[in-house]
Amino acid sequence: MKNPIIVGNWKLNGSKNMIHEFFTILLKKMNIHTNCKIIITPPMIYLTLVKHYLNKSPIKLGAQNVDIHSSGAFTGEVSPEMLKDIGVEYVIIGHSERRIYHKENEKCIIKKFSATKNAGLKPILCIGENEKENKTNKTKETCILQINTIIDALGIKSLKNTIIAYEPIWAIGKGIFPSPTKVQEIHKHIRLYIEKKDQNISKKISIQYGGSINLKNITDFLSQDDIDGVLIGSASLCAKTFLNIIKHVEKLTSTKIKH
Ligand SMILES: O=C[C@H](O)COP(=O)(O)O
Repeated sequence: MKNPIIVGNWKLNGSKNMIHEFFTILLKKMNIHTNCKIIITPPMIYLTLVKHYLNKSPIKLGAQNVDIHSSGAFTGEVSPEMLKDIGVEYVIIGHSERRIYHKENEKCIIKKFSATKNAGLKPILCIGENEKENKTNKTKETCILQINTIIDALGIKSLKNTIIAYEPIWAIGKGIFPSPTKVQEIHKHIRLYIEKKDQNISKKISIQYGGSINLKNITDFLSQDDIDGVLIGSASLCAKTFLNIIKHVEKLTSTKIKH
């Protein structure tokens, strides 16, 4: 693995003080020539403030959500063009918390994915099964169905430069997670599925894992051939923990070169 992707998704957390402290600690101690691709997705209201701290760092900015329109009478929304305008590069789409709490369905996810790509932003497309689907062995089927929604509507080429984030819903924020070998099996299945459809596109996507990642379990996940990175929620909120995770991954990739 050459450039593991580490995404810190802050969800609905943060404040001006927290951001100041977080980047004071992180930027003082992190390697600015890191081999990791690090992305932070703060709440919408703090994107500009975070961007200000990121200016002289290798960390990229991502948004947790986006609207499907470019402009107009859509009170409370933020367009992909606006995100691009302030320096955002990535957008999380289809996170289970938006699917569940905001009733985002596949139709909405297709539109958000398309709007994101059209604005020149890179999607982080979340997929993953719920507890019932996990217990009834429907994980692979569910993931492929979710990916196929995009492929059927927008074509396989639309997946170019997409980060697919496999997040089993039952593992998010719970401190429980599937075994890294199980996740490897799912990732490989997804990769082969895309490869069968278009070999070139499969080389241009990354597949990361998300769900209760912490300093203790990250090595086991990133040691798997088809896990290209991680999407971290709660463990990304503390600068020291996040910094340790980055250092840990850097060490891991310099000692154990794969692929
Ligand atoms: O976006 C992040 C994922 O939902 C994982 O969250 P978590 O690390 O708190 O389980």
